[in-house]
Order: sequence, then structure tokens, then C-alpha cells
Amino acid sequence: MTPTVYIENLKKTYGDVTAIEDVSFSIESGEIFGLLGPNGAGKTTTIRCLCTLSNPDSGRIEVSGVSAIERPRVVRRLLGYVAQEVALDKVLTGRELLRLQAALYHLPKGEIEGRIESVLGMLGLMEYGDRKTGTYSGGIRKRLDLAAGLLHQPDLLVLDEPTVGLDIESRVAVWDFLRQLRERGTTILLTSHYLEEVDALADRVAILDRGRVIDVGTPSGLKDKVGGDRITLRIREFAPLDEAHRVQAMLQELPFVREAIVNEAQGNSLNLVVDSQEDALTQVQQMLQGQGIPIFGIAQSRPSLDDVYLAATGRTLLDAEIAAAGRRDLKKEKKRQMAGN
Ligand SMILES: Nc1ncnc2c1ncn2[C@@H]1O[C@H](COP(=O)(O)OP(=O)(O)OP(=O)(O)O)[C@@H](O)[C@H]1O
Repeated sequence: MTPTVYIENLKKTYGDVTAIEDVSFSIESGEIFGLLGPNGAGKTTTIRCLCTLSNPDSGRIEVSGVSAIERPRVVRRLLGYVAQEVALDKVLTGRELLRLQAALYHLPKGEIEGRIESVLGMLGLMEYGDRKTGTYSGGIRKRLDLAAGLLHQPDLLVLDEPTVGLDIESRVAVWDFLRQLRERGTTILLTSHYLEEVDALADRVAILDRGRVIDVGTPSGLKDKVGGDRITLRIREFAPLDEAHRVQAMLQELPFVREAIVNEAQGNSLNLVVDSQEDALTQVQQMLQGQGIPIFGIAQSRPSLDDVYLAATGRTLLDAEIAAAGRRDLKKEKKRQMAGN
């Protein structure tokens, strides 16, 4: 079957900045697909190219077999795009904004009002339809963005950081809605730098780093590949470094401990990667008690998508974001985006 999205060897540069170096992935019909990566990894650039808002330097992009580069108008009708920040006109009401959107998509006149009522109903926005959007909260505004993206009934919905800046309740409401949409057969591509968002929602995920896809798979498949469980141990709230190193050496002697690292940024706590076995935590505790070493806190967890990222790049997502923030010239980017490239 033709995939809903097919992207191959996509490359895009802005002057001397390479925004995406080599991006390839495909999305099957009915999937929720997540693009995960730190700020600056190239997520927005990838989806701007897919949504025909930006031209790649090279590569292939197809939506349901139609080339986004050769037939952008057709592709625009196949997909709905919900951008990260939307410049809603604050004096218009929700319904008025949706009418404007309907006109932009040249929807058949006789269908417009019916479709507006249907998307307002779907997103629980009936009581907000006649209120000015300037009075909306962040969560309600995001729901209206979603309504606008769905008005022309696209097969594919593309969302850039759909829950950034939302409170927990609104975030969960958006997640529930996206799941319902998948049930109805809509294919969804979303970008996120929230690990838990991608983990909770995505059937498959592509992990992006510095403009390249470093891995693609189901969240659990990717985590299994990294393997092992994690144990975080604090011997004291702030342990002296030499004591932490002593304990590290002892722990490394245990046969099921694959790796033990002293985390100086976290009060010299110890991060262990251990073989997945039920009594690993108990064995570590017994060994420490036997040696008279205190335990301030200890916890075991399965690997997360952050561990997948760490294993592939040697950095956590947070570290990568901090590093990327220092390299960006946001003013210049905004100017280029306004100029439409
Ligand atoms: N219009 C632009 N002009 C110049 N450089 C740009 C522009 N847009 C993006 N970049 C650069 O391309 C790289 C990828 O940016 P992109 O916005 O695609 O990343 P991202 O993963 O979506 O992050 P974010 O969520 O912060 O937007 C970054 O290094 C960024 O500085």
C-alpha cells in the first residue's frame, strides 16, 4: 500500500546553516507518528517542507503518492497543518475564523456551515464559537487551531508541538482528541520535544538529531533495543565525590551491573544500567547495607526514550537543547520565515 507520508533523503539549508542534513521516514495510513528531537534538531523544517511551506534543497516528499514538490496545491488539500504558534486574529470569533479558513480552502459554499458546526462539536467548542478568540485560554485556542486544521477533512493532520505551553489538563484533552481522530482513520504526524508525549501517543517515532534521523521504531521497540534497567541511587542528599567514586567501584563489581556513572550534576548520585532482573534493586541494597553505606534514595526504572537518545548521541535531550539554544539566531530565522523560505 502507498504510505500516507514518504520522505527520502530530505536536505534543507538556510545560507550556511544546515537545518536538515538527511531525513528519511515513511508513515502508514492510520498511524500516529512522532518526530522527537531537541529544539533545533530540524523537526519544524521537516514538516514545513512536507506542508509545502518551504522548498527543500533536495530529496523526495510524497503524501499519498503525490509529490509535495511538484504538486503542492494537491498536497495542501490532503493535509491539515497546525503550526506551533498561530497568529489568531483576536477580534474575530471562533466561527468567523473558521469561515475564513473555509474560504482559504475553497470549500463548497453549501457545506461550510455544516462542517464548522461539526468541528466545533468534535472539539467541544460549541459554547466558544461566538466569542472573540482574544478571550480564549491557551487550551481553547489550541482546540480552535485543531478545528481549523480539520475543517477540510484531511487524511493527514500535521501538528508542530501540539501541547507546548498548555497546562496538564489541556494537554491530556489534546492527547485524547488525537487518539479519537486516529480511531476514525486520520493519519497524524506530530513533532514534540516532550518525551512523555511521544511515548504516550505515538505508534512509531523517528528520533531526530542535528538534522538526521538517528532511529525509527515503536517506542517500546526502541527502548528494548537499548536494553537493561536503570537504577538511580543517592547515598546522601549531597554525597562527597570520593565516597561516590568508592561506591561506584563496588557496584561495578556486581555481575549484573553493566555501567555505573557518578552524576556530579545531581549531588553525586549514581546512575546504573543493570541487566533486567527482578532482584537487581534488592541485591544493590543488600550489598550497600553489608558495607555500611547509607541510602538516601534508590529507584529502578525501565529505559526511557531519553535513554534511547542518550545511547545514540551520547547526550540527553535536555543537554542537546541547551547546546542548540546557544547556536541559534532566532531573529534571523524569523526574518527568513516571513520571507517564505
Ligand atoms: N528560517 C531559518 N533561517 C535560518 N536558520 C534556520 C531557520 N529555520 C531553522 N533554522 C535552523 O535550522 C535548524 C533546525 O531548526 P528547526 O526549527 O527545524 O528545528 P526544530 O527541531 O523544529 O526546533 P524548534 O522546535 O525549536 O523549532 C536550527 O539550527 C535552526 O537554527
